Amino acid sequence: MATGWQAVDDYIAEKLLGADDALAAALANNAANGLPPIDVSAAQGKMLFLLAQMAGAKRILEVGTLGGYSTIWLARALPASGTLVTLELEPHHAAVARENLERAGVADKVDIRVGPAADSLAGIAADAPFDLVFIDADKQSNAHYVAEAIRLGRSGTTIIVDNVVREGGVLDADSGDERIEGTRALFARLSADPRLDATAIQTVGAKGWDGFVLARVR
Ligand SMILES: C[S@@+](CC[C@H](N)C(=O)[O-])C[C@H]1O[C@@H](n2cnc3c(N)ncnc32)[C@H](O)[C@@H]1O
Ligand SMILES: [Mg+2]
Repeated sequence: MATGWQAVDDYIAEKLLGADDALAAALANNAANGLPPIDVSAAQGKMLFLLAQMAGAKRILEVGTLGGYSTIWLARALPASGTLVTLELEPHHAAVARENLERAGVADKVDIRVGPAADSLAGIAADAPFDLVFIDADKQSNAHYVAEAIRLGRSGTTIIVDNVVREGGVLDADSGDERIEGTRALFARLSADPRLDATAIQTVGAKGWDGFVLARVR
């Protein structure tokens, strides 16, 4: 039996999220295809869904698709005419995500672009402005991705950046871990950029001790 943070996440999922065949099938398909289990948790996925609905998002941008677990949550928050562009480096991850999005019934709203996100972002202006941007890819590029989210957003755009606490590793100024260096560069950018209001929330749960940035373009 699960204990501690995992058990509480299970309790939250049971009480507030309910059974979800498409999401369960997506995680099973990811595992069967060798994708790492680094998707957001169910509770975090529901939070993304709620944030997108609260923002009234019609155009969503995601950086880091993996198998499309978070993509499904976000796409479900869109109105019938809404669209989601998600960027993924690995063709294999994108192929698995396509299967999962089809099974979840949201594939018609989602455009997966395969390649380095920095390259995809450079050519994405026609799909902008985005109402909500979820950043969850290579952490060393987070400061750049936030700058791109601002460029491709508008006043009021919601920006969420995942995994910014890293079990407290964010405090280590001498870390040789480029993911931590990238996270610290992200915080430096956030603290210096007058175009954003931002906070960061620490989280515990099925994914351990981590956290996310929540920001709004002024
Ligand atoms: C943490 S996973 C995404 C999880 C997903 N958002 C979810 O919660 O279900 C990060 C993904 O970013 C992809 N990635 C890594 N570097 C990238 C890059 N430079 N451009 C685009 N995607 C990248 C990885 O291949 C991986 O699939
Ligand atoms: Mg993440």
